[in-house]
Formats: sequence, C-alpha cells, structure tokens
Amino acid sequence: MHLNPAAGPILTSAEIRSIERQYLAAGVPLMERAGQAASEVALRILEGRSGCVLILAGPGNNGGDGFVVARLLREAGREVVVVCTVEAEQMPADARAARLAWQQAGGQVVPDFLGSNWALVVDAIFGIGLKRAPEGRYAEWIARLNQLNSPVLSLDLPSGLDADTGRAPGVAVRASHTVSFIAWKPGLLTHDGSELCGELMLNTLDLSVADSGAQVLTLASFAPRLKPRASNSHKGTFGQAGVIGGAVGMVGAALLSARSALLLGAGRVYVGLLDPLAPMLDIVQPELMLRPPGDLHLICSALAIGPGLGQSEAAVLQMKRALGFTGPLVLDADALNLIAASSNLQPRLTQRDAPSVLTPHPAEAARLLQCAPSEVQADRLAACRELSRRYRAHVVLKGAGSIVCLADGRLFINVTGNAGLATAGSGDVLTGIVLALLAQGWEAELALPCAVYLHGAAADALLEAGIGPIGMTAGELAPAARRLLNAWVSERSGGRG
Ligand SMILES: NC(=O)C1=CN([C@@H]2O[C@H](COP(=O)(O)OP(=O)(O)OC[C@H]3O[C@@H](n4cnc5c(N)ncnc54)[C@H](OP(=O)(O)O)[C@@H]3O)[C@@H](O)[C@H]2O)[C@@H](O)CC1
Ligand SMILES: Nc1ncnc2c1ncn2[C@@H]1O[C@H](COP(=O)(O)OP(=O)(O)O)[C@@H](O)[C@H]1O
Ligand SMILES: [K+]
Repeated sequence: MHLNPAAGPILTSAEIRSIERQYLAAGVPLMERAGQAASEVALRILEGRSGCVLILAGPGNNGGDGFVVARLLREAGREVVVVCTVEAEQMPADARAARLAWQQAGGQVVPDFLGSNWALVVDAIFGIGLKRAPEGRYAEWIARLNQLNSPVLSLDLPSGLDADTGRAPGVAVRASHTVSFIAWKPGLLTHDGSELCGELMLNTLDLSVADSGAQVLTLASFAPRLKPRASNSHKGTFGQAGVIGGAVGMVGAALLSARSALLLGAGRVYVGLLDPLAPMLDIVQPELMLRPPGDLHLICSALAIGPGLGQSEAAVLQMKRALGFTGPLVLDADALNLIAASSNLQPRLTQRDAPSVLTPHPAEAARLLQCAPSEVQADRLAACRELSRRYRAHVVLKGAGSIVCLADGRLFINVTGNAGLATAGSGDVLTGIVLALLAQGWEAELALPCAVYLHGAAADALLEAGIGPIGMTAGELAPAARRLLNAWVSERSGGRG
C-alpha cells in the first residue's frame, strides 16, 4: 500500500473529533482547509482529463467538504455536478454554510446522477461519522459508482469504511485516491481499508497533532538496529536459532521457518522435527542441523515453536519445555492453538521472564481470545492489544494491514505486503525472520516490527519483479528479504554493510 507521506500518527475518530473541537473553538476554518487540500488533489488527478466532475455529497460534514471542493473546482474552471438529497437545513452548520457558498457562486444541487462518463467522481458521502452500513439511496449510489470507470477521490475515507476498524459493514466505495484529513485513521490501513483506499494521501490541515499510541510501521521504527557486522565476528556472534515443529505431513512448515532464519542471518540454525520418519538432513539447505526437538531449548539462544507442530501429546510435551526456555520464544500456528486450548499452558506463557512473541492470524487470535474470527476482524487493533495484554507478549495480528502490539502497549500498523502473501507457508517465513533477528540479539521490541515490515517489503519487491501476486511462493520470500535487509544495512552504513 502506498502512503504519502509514508509515516505519521494514526488517530481514532474520537481523537480526531477532540482535535477538531479544539481548533474550531479557536476559529480555525477546518472545512475550508479540508476542501482546499482535496481540491488540489482533485486538480492533479484531473490533469489531462476533460469532462465534468461529479460530487456525491452526504448529509454531514463530509458532504460539506464536498461542497467546498465543488466551489473550488468550479473556480478553477471545471464543470461540476453536485448530488445531494438532504435539505440544507438538515445539514450541520459548517456543511450548510459550504453549500450556501456553492449556491451563491452559481452552483446547482441535483437529487441524482445519470451517465457514466465523469472526469472524476468525488466521494463526499460519509467520513468518520459513518455509524452503520450505508442504506437506501447512499448504498445505491455507492454500488453505482463502483461500476464506473472514472477515477474516484474519497474525502477523508472511502464512504462505507469504518474509520476506527477498517471494517466495511456493508457496501463501500472503492476509491482510486483517498485524502485523509488531520491524521491517518486506523481503518485506512488495515482490513478492508487496504483494499478500498487506493492511493493514500494525508493532509494535516496545518494542525499540529501529537502522536498517540498507534504509528505507521516504517524503517525508522527499527533503524537503530540496522548495523553492519564486525569483520572479526564469528558464527557464535549471531546466535543459535531453533525451530520446533514439523509433525507428520507438516515437516515443510518447520523447514521453511528454519531456512528463513538461516537466510536472515542466524549464526546456527537447529530444527527439531516431531515426525519420527522425518529425514535426517534438509537436502536443499544442508546448513540446517536436525536434532531431537527436546534438545533445542538446551542449545539455542532463541527458539520458535509451532510451524507444523500439530496438537499431539508429543507436541504438548514440547510446548511445556519451550515455555520453560529462558531466552526469547516465538509462538506460531499450533503452538498458539495449544495455548488457546490449555489452561495449564497459559500461565506458563504469562509467567515467562524472557520475551514471548505471538504471531497469530485472525483465526488463531480468535481461539486465543475465545471469540469468533469475525469479532477479531471487527476491531483488529483492540484484539491485538488484548492479546498482548492477556498473554504478556509482543504480538502481530497478521493479515492485510498487520497490527503489531508490543508488550508495553505500543501499537503499529504495517502497510507493506500484498495479496501474494496469501499462500501457504508465508507465515512460517515470518516466524523464521523474527527468530533470526532475535537469535542475533535484537530486542524483541525491534525484532518483531522489523520482521513484519521486512516480510511485507520482500513480497512487494517480488511483486515489483513480476513474481506474483499470483503464484508467489513462501520459499521465495526469504531470499528477497535477505537482499533487502543487506541493502538497508549497507545504505545506513555508507556501503560498509
Ligand atoms: N467537524 C468539522 O468541522 C470537520 C469535519 N470534517 C469532515 O467531516 C467529516 C465528519 O463529519 P460528520 O461528523 O458530520 O460525519 P459524516 O461522516 O459526514 O457522516 C455523518 C452523517 O451521515 C449520516 N450517516 C452515518 N452513517 C450512515 C449510514 N450508514 N447511512 C445513512 N446515513 C448515515 C449521519 O446521520 P445520522 O446517523 O446521524 O442519522 C450524519 O448525517 C470528516 O470525516 C471530515 O470529512 C472536515 O471538514 C474537517 C472539519
Ligand atoms: N492479502 C494480504 N495482504 C498482505 N499480507 C498478507 C495477505 N494475506 C496474507 N498476508 C500475510 O501472509 C502471512 C500469512 O501467514 P499465515 O496465515 O500464518 O500463513 P501460513 O500458516 O500458511 O504460513 C502473514 O504474515 C500475513 O500478514
Ligand atoms: K468519503
């Protein structure tokens, strides 16, 4: 997902409203500024496009922004049609004033639109005030506009998208561009938002906004750790990573994690496979050392358990050992399912002194929270925060717009990655990447954000090279991630990486 700018604070709708109240009380003309910012974007999109602009104005202040845009585009010489079905008196004061200014400038308001040949459609139906699935004429407008071939600029957020959760409770606008006002909203960056926003731009309306809890995950979030290797280092310097998993029929999952840990720089990588008939050697990656799973907690400096682990008694036994491990521990896949199912294992996790990293996808998160996956997806940030609090762990809730919640409560949303990652084994690779960084001594607070960002960036690099999204394989991710990590270190150290 492309963000302009790439960083910036993420605020909930309640936080935005509180800022709005403060500035409106001081007489700052926010709606005019929002309309100005959006009309500049609209004019850029319109460069080289002739024809009329359609503006769909809703009943609230988002509709008001639409009227300001209409007026400014008309002043810039564009032909504009504004569709609005509520009466002026039913609109809030600022929106009513914007509508009046449009009409005083000679603009018309019509109750519906026909035709499909628009130079641009401006979606000013709903912003942060959406309270339920769009209904009636608004639902119908959205369905019709999603059939058009014109570019669509959404003001603040695509109408129908929940600003706080990224969930679209019903029909929602599929925008080509979205300009977000004041700050990013969580819903733009995760869940359905990743699909609906198109190119995302932020305009702060010249307000100074304090960073709240959530941040866009960027390279700067972990940059202090991107240091070149000392030339007199040896394999012991980069740690002993261990992967436990690979029960019958699922050996590949553990090998994918282990190979990824190796390619991302762990000094030595051990694999403990539960399948009694598993090979003694990974022929593709003979650097991996295959050992009895029960030995790994004794020889490793960082452990991951879960990929292909299964839920057998043998798996439970390995879990008990792993939870007693005194170094950083990554729990993925069936390790998470076993935690969710066992009140006996849960306290062993929450009482660990060393860092624990949990990497659930929404279904695993739901099991850990004893709720339905749809409830997790209904508020991904809240679910991730609760998992981190309940299990005293650093957590990534995976899926488009992965959420990271560190044990100290700090929240990040990741915007790297693409649908090429929707393939079996890509989560195993993420586990291997975070394990590699932990083995090399990264603090979990930096290792997890880096791994999540890097994993998505690797998929983006593959996409750019024409490998995917269709047919991108998990095994291709680690070499791409290795290339990026080396490049980042090299760039930051003036080529000494
Ligand atoms: N405050 C300011 O000065 C600034 C605000 N700004 C802009 O205002 C936006 C927020 O404006 P807002 O609070 O008026 O909410 P908005 O998104 O227009 O929607 C509320 C209206 O929609 C209706 N409605 C909701 N859901 C519905 C549904 N499913 N189906 C049908 N109707 C539904 C709801 O009706 P109700 O539910 O109350 O009956 C109400 O009438 C913000 O995103 C930004 O663009 C900027 O200009 C900066 C300055
Ligand atoms: N549409 C998508 N956009 C971005 N990232 C995705 C998408 N689908 C999956 N991913 C990422 O791919 C990985 C899949 O992990 P997981 O579901 O555990 O797969 P597996 O169990 O097959 O290894 C996660 O990191 C997730 O965030
Ligand atoms: K909108």
